[in-house]
Amino acid sequence: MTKAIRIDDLQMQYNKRIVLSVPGLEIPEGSITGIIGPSGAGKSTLLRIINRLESPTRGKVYLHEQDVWNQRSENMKLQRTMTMVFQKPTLLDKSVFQNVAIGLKARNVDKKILDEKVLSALKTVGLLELKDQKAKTLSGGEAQRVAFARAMVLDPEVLLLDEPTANLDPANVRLLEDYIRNMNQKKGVTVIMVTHNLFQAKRIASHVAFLYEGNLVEWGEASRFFDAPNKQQTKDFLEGRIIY
Ligand SMILES: Nc1ncnc2c1ncn2[C@@H]1O[C@H](COP(=O)(O)OP(=O)(O)OP(=O)(O)O)[C@@H](O)[C@H]1O
Repeated sequence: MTKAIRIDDLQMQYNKRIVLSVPGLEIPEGSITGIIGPSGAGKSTLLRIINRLESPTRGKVYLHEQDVWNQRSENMKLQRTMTMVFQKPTLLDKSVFQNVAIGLKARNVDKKILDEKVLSALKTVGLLELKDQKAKTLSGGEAQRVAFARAMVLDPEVLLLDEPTANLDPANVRLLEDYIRNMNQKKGVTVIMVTHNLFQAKRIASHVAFLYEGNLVEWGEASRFFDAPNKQQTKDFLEGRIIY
């Protein structure tokens, strides 16, 4: 197994309270890894730390065996290969097209290539016809598809998703799950997805990590995890004895 991400002895404290403790975790390259656990378990904190939005109190995160906090230039380039989509998409008060183009513009991508990539991504998420519409006027499902297209055009190696389908209707949930699967299978993108939804994790995750009260209880291949969990806490969670 080649690993995309390796976490070593990670700890996060807020106001001296330990909210996350992950002694070790490996995210296999090309996997869809679901981060699951009840509310407040530390799932979003873990994702934010992986994406360098917050620095941990202790420990390290390695992307392709390079410390993500190392500021060397080749390392910074590597970090650009990670992209995150949040539960509530933050769209600018601009057109759908311009919202999708943002990351490419920041990278000074040639206009012709930019146009091609943005239009192709909008086609994939079924929003080509809305390309000139103001993003603020979109429905929740459409807005999340724009956020997804914005991540797609950057051709990330690692895609970080924080509850990307929460609050969406079943049809949009299906669409987004299809995009996630496609990016994973056709482009080999490693996906790390925080989800509350066990059914969703069962549907699309190849690997699962279970967090409970800030502790990484168990992780591994999804089929083994769901069929034969090792830990009593995992069994309790899967059987609904731990309240969300
Ligand atoms: N900036 C912060 N300052 C203080 N405490 C924080 C901060 N961010 C998160 N926490 C606390 O850390 C714990 C973990 O939060 P986190 O958002 O990672 O949980 P989660 O598993 O993603 O929860 P949910 O599923 O409800 O989103 C919570 O108790 C939360 O209150």
